[in-house]
Amino acid sequence: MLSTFIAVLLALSAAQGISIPQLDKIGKIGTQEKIFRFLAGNAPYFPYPGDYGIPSDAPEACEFTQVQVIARHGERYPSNSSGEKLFNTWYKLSNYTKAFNGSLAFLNDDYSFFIGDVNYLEQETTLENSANPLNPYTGEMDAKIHARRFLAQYSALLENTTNFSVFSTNSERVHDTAKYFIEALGPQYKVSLQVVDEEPSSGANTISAGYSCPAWNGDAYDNITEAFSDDYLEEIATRLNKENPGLNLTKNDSFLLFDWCAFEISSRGYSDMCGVFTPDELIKYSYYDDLSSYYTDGPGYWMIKDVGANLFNATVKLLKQSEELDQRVWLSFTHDTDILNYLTTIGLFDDGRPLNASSVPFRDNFFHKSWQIPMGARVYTQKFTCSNESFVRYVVNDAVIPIETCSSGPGFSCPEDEFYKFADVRMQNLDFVKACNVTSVSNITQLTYYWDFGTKKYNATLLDE
Ligand SMILES: Cc1ncc(C[n+]2csc(CCOP(=O)(O)OP(=O)(O)O)c2C)c(N)n1
Repeated sequence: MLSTFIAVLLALSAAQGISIPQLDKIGKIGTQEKIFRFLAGNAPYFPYPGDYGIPSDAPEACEFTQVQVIARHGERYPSNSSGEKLFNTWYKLSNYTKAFNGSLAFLNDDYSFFIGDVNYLEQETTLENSANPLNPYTGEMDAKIHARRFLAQYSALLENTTNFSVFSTNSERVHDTAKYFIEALGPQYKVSLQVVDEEPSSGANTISAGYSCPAWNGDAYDNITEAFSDDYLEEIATRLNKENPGLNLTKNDSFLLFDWCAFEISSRGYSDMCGVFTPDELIKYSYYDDLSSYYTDGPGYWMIKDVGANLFNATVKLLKQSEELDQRVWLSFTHDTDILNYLTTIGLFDDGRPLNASSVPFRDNFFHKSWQIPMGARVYTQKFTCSNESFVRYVVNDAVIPIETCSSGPGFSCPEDEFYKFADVRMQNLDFVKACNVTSVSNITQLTYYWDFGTKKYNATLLDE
């Protein structure tokens, strides 16, 4: 499908005399989608690979009564910190005076670095800032396509509500994703975007609980994660240095080349840097990302269930109030780690078996971080009624993921009352404010934005983070 799209664009561009850079490489767009899942959530969006085959439409004779969406922003450029390191690796490569050999030979062909401007760092990729005008993987298009798919499935829930609110953090890329999504819904909807501050001073009234969590320590489980062998990174550097004498790449450079590969695809539509890695190296890199995410923002860190409970508790409240609330559609945009924290509290991807660093587990690994929170990730909570009975279920990145202990309803959903019992058990003894020591940065201890946006204005200043 992508190749037809490209052929049409090429014909149109030729007819209009538009010159397209790197024409010879355009055929590569769409050929790298199989590796997206190995790139630590930095490659473009892909649907959840472990789909059980359950359709995400309302089951036969059932009708949606509420839908909630917690979404990550779309495809973006690297952050300031990883961008700075990437530029250094790029300088090392661009200062190499000999011709490149082996998998880096593409750098001989008039290569231009994919980050065209340092101001692109942290930002969404758009049609305007892409390194290639034919890039089909912009965050901008992803959000717009998502909006049209959302409407195709849920527009009945908006029938009598053309005025409604959508929620976003004040991170610029997150805000921009919400803005593109809203634009694509079309002019018949009068959407008001509530921009909720993600500064720690927001305390519990946030979509981004991670920023309100001073007690969180990203190094708490370093002893486990750092035990994972990084020999594969040494091997990459050794191989490239051998092919290109005097290049002196380090294992830190090797690690960054995975970022290069992932982020370049979101900007150029493809990346020749991805050709540097063997399949085994991609698998090891990907598992290291699962392992480190599991112990920093997932089930392996005791505190994370408390962090995610801030949002989970609010979403359960919205479900309980579905009959009374005017709005039946609740769309919220935030960061990857916040969604991972939320999923950890729900427990959808926690099979109780801790990940370990000794080797890559295959049969025993259910926790694939990039499958849960790729760029443009979207976690839907569906509530529907069938003959006066209500049910709840989750759809993660287009795949229905049943709750393991509660799936007796139609389409493997959970009967509403059982769902509330399930949620109570999951949140027993959890306390976001206490676990995170929220009161050391804010005196706000409740999440209220879903309920007080009508009276309180949420228009926080945008942040470059
Ligand atoms: C529970 C928790 N508290 C604090 C942090 C610190 N932290 C690191 S990244 C981040 C926000 C997410 O940013 P990024 O990794 O750039 O995600 P993206 O915007 O790409 O989704 C926060 C709050 C964390 N990861 N987890």
